[in-house]
Amino acid sequence: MAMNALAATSRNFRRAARLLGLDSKLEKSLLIPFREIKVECTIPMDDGTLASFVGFRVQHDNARGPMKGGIRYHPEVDPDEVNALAQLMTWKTAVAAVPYGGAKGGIGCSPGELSRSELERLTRVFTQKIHDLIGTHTDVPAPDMGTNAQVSLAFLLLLFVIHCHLFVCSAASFILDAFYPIMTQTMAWMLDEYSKFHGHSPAVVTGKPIDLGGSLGRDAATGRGVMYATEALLAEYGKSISGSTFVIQGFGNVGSWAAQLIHERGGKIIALGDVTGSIRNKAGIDIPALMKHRNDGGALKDFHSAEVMDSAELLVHDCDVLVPCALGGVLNKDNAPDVKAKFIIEAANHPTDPEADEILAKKGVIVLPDIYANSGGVIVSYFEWVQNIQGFMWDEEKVNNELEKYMSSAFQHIKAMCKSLDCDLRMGAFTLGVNRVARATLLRGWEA
Ligand SMILES: NC(=O)C1=CN([C@@H]2O[C@H](COP(=O)(O)OP(=O)(O)OC[C@H]3O[C@@H](n4cnc5c(N)ncnc54)[C@H](OP(=O)(O)O)[C@@H]3O)[C@@H](O)[C@H]2O)C=CC1
Ligand SMILES: O=C(O)CCC(=O)C(=O)O
Repeated sequence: MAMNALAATSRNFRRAARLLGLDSKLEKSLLIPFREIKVECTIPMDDGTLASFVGFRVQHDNARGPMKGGIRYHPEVDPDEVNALAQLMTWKTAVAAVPYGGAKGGIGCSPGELSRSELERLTRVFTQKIHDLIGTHTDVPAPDMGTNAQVSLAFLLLLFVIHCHLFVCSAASFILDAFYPIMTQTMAWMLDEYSKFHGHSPAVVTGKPIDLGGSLGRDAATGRGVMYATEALLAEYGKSISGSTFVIQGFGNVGSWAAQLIHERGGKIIALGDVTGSIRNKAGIDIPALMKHRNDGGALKDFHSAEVMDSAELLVHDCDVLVPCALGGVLNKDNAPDVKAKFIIEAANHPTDPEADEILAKKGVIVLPDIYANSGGVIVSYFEWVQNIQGFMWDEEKVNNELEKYMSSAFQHIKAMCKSLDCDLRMGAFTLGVNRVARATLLRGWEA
């Protein structure tokens, strides 16, 4: 069973604070969130009934800049989970050296069971309830689980039909380009609703469709960052992506981009799973073919050139590198003893409990922590925010090159912390992030 997310995150923070010798009053102050918002969102459903959902935004810390973090739509969203995720964002933005603090939001709902218009109403009501507490220079939301490319199967099929229809009419194909950004719709609705109160404000959310000021490369950024992080870690051990086997849990925004980029670099992805099921192929799954299958509306488990496997086996499947890209707490004291991977790249947020960490360390498994491994998303969100403020758009090559520089620099700084404090990569990353936030807090005049 997984530990409570907030207890797990706070335990890692406290260990880092002790390693740094942080003043105990500052330690306590850094742990307590700046502001916790809980709102009731009641919307009319398509069948005429009313439904109520609970929305959260936890603003954890703003010592280093505006608070930053995604909005999650998932049935398991609860206050402790959002609190933990907000705290992780504070350390993550500091590790990445982007000038932000940390926040996270979420609504307890099942986005796959809501229609497009119900999702729109929910997003707009949530934005109405929090609009005066977010802003370009205070708190900048972004996508997370359930708020990226969440479109219904019917909508995907509609896009496919339009695609086939427009294919014969090339003059109209630009209309299709205008349709695809609908897949980053949640942030577009948030931007539109916020702008009704405050005027057009593109930098109030990131992860937007390109037509509304989104950045080229943001959609792939978290997965691309995962790939850069994996390359950097494997190189430390004289290995490379091309000679390694991978297992990936989650095939949404992060998992599918990580899979495509790892596959492009010659990595062999031998098993993959999402909420509907898991598949494996010893010879390596053909990721471009799987992407086509999925984009045509196919479920993972129906992919023709792989065999279906038990999802409970996915995380303990034999491989070189395990990449969890879905929920938190999936690696815990129950399954950690059976993990066979040599490396774990935490593309998801807090996939590994501290109890599992201890077990994995004893087994010699190297864990690359979330606050570094998945920071590519917030790094490119920062680039998007900068472009919006400058009113100037970067090309994709510049975005990707800058992302690689930020990821590489953060890795070097984490390694330096590990060396000077004689600690593992998680504590290297935590001490780096916590120290930067503590320094900023003290410089601003914090007194006990
Ligand atoms: N999006 C971003 O930029 C960032 C995301 N992250 C983190 O990465 C993780 C994934 O986020 P993201 O890709 O954006 O989310 P998405 O909603 O795009 O995808 C989530 C994926 O996880 C799968 N999933 C959900 N529950 C389970 C389960 N119980 N077992 C197996 N698979 C499951 C989903 O399956 P299905 O599609 O079938 O529902 C889907 O494939 C989260 O932890 C998030 O916080 C971190 C940094 C940035
Ligand atoms: O892009 C962002 O601002 C935040 C992404 C996020 O929520 C995360 O890194 O967990």
